[in-house]
Amino acid sequence: MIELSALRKVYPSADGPVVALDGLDLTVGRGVVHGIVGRSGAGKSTLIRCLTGLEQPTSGTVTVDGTTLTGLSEKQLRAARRRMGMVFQHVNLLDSRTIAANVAFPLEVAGVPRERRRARVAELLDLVGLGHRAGAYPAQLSGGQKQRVGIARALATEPAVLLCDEPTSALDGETTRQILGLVRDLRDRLGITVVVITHEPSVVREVCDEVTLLEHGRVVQSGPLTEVVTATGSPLSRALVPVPDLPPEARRDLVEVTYATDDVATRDAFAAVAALGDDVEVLSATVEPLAGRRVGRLLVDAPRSGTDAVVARLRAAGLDPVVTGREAGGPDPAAGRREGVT
Ligand SMILES: Nc1ncnc2c1ncn2[C@@H]1O[C@H](COP(=O)(O)OP(=O)(O)OP(=O)(O)O)[C@@H](O)[C@H]1O
Repeated sequence: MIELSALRKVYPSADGPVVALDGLDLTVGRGVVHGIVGRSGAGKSTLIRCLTGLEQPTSGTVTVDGTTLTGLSEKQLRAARRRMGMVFQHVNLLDSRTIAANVAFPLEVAGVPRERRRARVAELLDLVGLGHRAGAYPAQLSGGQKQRVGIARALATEPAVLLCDEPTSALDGETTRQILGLVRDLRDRLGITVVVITHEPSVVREVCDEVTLLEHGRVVQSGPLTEVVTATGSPLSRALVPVPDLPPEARRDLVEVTYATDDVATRDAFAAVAALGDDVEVLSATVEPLAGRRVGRLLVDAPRSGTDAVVARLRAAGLDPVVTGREAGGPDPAAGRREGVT
């Protein structure tokens, strides 16, 4: 559905060229919700602008729904953009229009006749749960309701792809969950492909099937959510299921392991640790829902027998542990929960 190949974008600047995207390859299949995360300056916005054709890449290609955007005329680009809906952090509705008229706006621009427009707007507002507020004005809506209108408007031209740029950053926790629930529901009902740019790990955990971590315009890690999270010690694993806060006395080499509970049962992971005897202590154990599966993480201390014995035992149980801690060059376990990938 979306294919980025050797995508490179270099901006000229007074201090010399800035490489925003550096040979990026990425494929997102139809009906998938794909998250893009990365620190500020990693290239996320540039990626979105190249995806929508607002920015021409320096080299490489962008293909969306079978159309290669590079080298298209302005008119062809406009047509291609109609196949993409955009949802932003701030919705930007026209205050003087009712929400129905706001949703109708892209249909007017596309020249859809009035009767068809009316039917489609009613359908779209029902889809986002706002059928009963068609005559309201933006000022009468909550932030979450405005974002629903934004989503309905983005879906008006029946796009194949929905691009969401920090869609919930301005919303509270409960409203965020509702909006993300709506996005998943739309994907299920419409089969639409969704790309979500976010700096919030909770958004990725809640809505994404797959995730890509960008750094300096390059893909550092990418894959299905449970796969990247169970790659113990990998950057996305740490960002999405953060290492817990530990007391200062635990600041030494520890063994960390992350697993999908349908691959290894938590009781088997615990049994493997227990078999090591009294010396070994579980410092933290969590099991969290993730992408429709459950992911467990254990942090184990072995002050006397050392980490090698623990690693060997866990490997024998089918787990994939890593040694973490300051000496191992991993994250400082005492640094606390690292909420955020930016
Ligand atoms: N128009 C421009 N001219 C020059 N440099 C630019 C331009 N747009 C972006 N850049 C640079 O390209 C790099 C990537 O920027 P980009 O905005 O894509 O990052 P980002 O991941 O979206 O960051 P943020 O999360 O802060 O929005 C940065 O170094 C930025 O300074």
